[in-house]
Amino acid sequence: TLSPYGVHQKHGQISNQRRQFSNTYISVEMDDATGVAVMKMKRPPVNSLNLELLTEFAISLEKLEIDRGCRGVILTSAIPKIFSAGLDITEMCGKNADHYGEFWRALQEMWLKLYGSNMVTIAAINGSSPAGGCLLAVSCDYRIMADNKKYTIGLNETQLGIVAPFWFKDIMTDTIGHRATERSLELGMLYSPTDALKIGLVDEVVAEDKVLSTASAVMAQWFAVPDHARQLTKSMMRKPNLDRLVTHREADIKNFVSFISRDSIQKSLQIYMEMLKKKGS
Ligand SMILES: CCCCCCCCC/C=C/C(=O)SCCNC(=O)CCNC(=O)[C@H](O)C(C)(C)COP(=O)(O)OP(=O)(O)OC[C@H]1O[C@@H](n2cnc3c(N)ncnc32)[C@H](O)[C@@H]1OP(=O)(O)O
Repeated sequence: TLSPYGVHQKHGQISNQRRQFSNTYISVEMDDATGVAVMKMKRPPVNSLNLELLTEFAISLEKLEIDRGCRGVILTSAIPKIFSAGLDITEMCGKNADHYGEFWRALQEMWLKLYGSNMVTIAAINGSSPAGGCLLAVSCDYRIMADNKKYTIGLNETQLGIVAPFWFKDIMTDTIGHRATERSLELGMLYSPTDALKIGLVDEVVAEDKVLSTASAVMAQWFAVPDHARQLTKSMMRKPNLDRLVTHREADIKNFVSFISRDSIQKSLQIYMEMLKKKGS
């Protein structure tokens, strides 16, 4: 039996069943009638990406990837006002080299799965999305951001005294172009939704309460294209970036571990964390 979108359903018939699975930090609601899964990050207070969240993220995506009923994923946040604060800075502070290596490998793994996914991936950015949060969004096929000037998105790593790795930079360049990426990364710029739209960092800005419904509508447009043709095209566009990380994966881990272990970098991160805490109190 074909679904309204022309794909065989897993059980051979159209069902209105919604399936849910939930881990500690990720919840997924799969709608068998549409073939769309909504994946929500839920790690209060700010969805910072720690080792466990990254691992759950990768496993959840893998589950959906092999689920024949699932053709698309909407990635969003269960936390109001925050999409994701990016990498959990405490994972990069005061730990040992083995931990840093394990953490970085988990980030790479999550990224290879998200950026390399055969499914249509849409980021429903319902809050702020700095650094690693921006990476998640830019790794999707399409980005919709809530219209609220308090929210920002961008790769602000240099503001923390750290540097966006080459694979963050590569997909940013593919999204907004070389010049905008160079300026944006060197200055560690964070953009309002309106400015992000202007430079093409997000594809649409909509009212906060329309972010998810817009994502569903966009998904239906992407589903109108035959899956195999869209998937081959996506793979053709993304393979060079994926291959580059796969080829240099171990060197990238080594580079991260030695960079983050430097006393000067540890100091920068500590100062940044203290600044965040002061601002909050
Ligand atoms: C050569 C190349 C080699 C490689 C070189 C290395 C490459 C590394 C790449 C790094 C990528 C990254 O993602 S680095 C991460 C960058 N992320 C950021 O800069 C985001 C910082 N956070 C913020 O701006 C804000 O928190 C924001 C997300 C907008 C939410 O603001 P709010 O006012 O709502 O909330 P806050 O009061 O600020 O935060 C609530 C609490 O969460 C904590 N918190 C906030 N963000 C956090 C975070 N990312 N990690 C941990 N904890 C965080 C705060 O300290 C508070 O803790 P309490 O006071 O205890 O409650």
